Amino acid sequence: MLFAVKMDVAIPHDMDPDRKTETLAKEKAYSQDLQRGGEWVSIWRCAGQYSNISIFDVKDNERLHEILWNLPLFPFMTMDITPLATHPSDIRADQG
Ligand SMILES: O=C(O)CC1=CCC(=O)O1
Repeated sequence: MLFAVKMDVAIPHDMDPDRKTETLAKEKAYSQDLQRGGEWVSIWRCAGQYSNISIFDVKDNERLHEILWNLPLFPFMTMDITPLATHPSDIRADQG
């Protein structure tokens, strides 16, 4: 199942700098592990915003929830989640 997730990040300005550095490093490692595993298909920075749009390919809603809930930055994010369906004009969908 494919999902587009927009993550808006709002880290408190008074967060301890060492905690912030550690949390960002954990976030990167967590994301990159899931990218290598194929469930986190892509991640894009939204230009001019502390936000990303990511594509996930997961087996069900529970797995998506588990991934998002365990993001180190989860307490500092708001998310907008869109389930994706094949578009009838997608040239890749015509093949095969
Ligand atoms: O968009 C961000 O910076 C938050 C984030 C999610 C995964 C990651 O590595 O950073």
